[in-house]
Amino acid sequence: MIILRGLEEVRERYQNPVVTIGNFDGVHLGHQALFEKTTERAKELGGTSLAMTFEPHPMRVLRPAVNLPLINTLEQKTRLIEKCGLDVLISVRFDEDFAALSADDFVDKLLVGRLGVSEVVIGYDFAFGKKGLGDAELLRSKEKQSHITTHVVGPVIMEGRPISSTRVRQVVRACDVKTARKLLGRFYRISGKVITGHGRGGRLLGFPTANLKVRDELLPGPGVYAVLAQLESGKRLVGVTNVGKNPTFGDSGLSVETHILDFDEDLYGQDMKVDFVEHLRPEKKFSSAEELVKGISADVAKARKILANFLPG
Ligand SMILES: Cc1cc2nc3c(=O)[nH]c(=O)nc-3n(C[C@H](O)[C@H](O)[C@H](O)COP(=O)(O)O)c2cc1C
Ligand SMILES: Nc1ncnc2c1ncn2[C@@H]1O[C@H](COP(=O)(O)OP(=O)(O)O)[C@@H](O)[C@H]1O
Repeated sequence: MIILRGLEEVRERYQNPVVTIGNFDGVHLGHQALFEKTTERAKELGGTSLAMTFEPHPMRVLRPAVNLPLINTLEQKTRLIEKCGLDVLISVRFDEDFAALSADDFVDKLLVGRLGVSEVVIGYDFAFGKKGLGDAELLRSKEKQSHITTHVVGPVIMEGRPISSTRVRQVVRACDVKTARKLLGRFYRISGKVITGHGRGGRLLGFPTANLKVRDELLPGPGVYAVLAQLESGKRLVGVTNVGKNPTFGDSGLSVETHILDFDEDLYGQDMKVDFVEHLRPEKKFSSAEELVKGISADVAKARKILANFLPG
């Protein structure tokens, strides 16, 4: 996949471009349906499939106070879109100037003028252009003049309701990683470098935990989870992850820490990926370290059963 950071990097005229436009945070099954339609149409036209997304997320620019936690970093989103088979990804820099572009200009100057788009694929509720006034109806009304055929996809329904990034955020925050998996078509994943924690896990408790460096990404709600961990080497292992503030030791900052089952290696500095399989229980303030050890032992036993099907080998 060719990755272009900004419209300035578009230097060639693509063959019959079929473009899908969206924020695509999460690359959930609804987004995947758009990518499928886009690659399918590009194939039929012998053209190029393009995804156009915005960076930073428009909500971060237009409503910074909301401080929307994102499901994916641009890096993760890029890799996920690549897996969907797109030829080109353009991440358009979203700033006040871009936000001021009218919906008509978005079509005339950008889609027609800059990209020479043949067909466009958008989600049923997608809005673009100044104040979000551009939509499927506007694209259709301009078809004769723009010579762009419009395809509207979705909604993709899961358990009676449309799949959306907002719904993914809600279920992840509510610890419901099982539903998140259904909406995403894959496990909910957090990745980051392994950093040092408080030095209690191995020495005091007998359960060393690899603590992940996290930034402002969306984290599953506080609690204990059965997980699959993937190391830098690509090796996959089963584990238990605690997302929380370790109240047993007097609340510290929020941490995401994983004890890997049947494993004893130094992981500091490695990039680790954690896939959330199932929520086991809320985080609690135990009366002593011994009680916490009993709690963690029970978590490990439960996780072992749940993850038996995923054990390598
Ligand atoms: C499976 C698992 C469950 C945990 N559950 C709790 C809990 O309910 N309450 C709590 O205070 N800490 C819990 N912890 C976190 C421990 O307090 C933490 O691992 C320990 O303080 C070590 O922290 P460190 O890695 O920063 O040294 C849990 C850890 C794991 C691995
Ligand atoms: N089974 C395991 N699961 C997770 N980390 C392990 C395991 N075995 C060894 N380690 C190593 O031990 C470190 C965690 O030890 P711990 O005593 O919890 O200290 P810290 O407070 O620095 O996290 C991990 O970062 C990793 O390098």
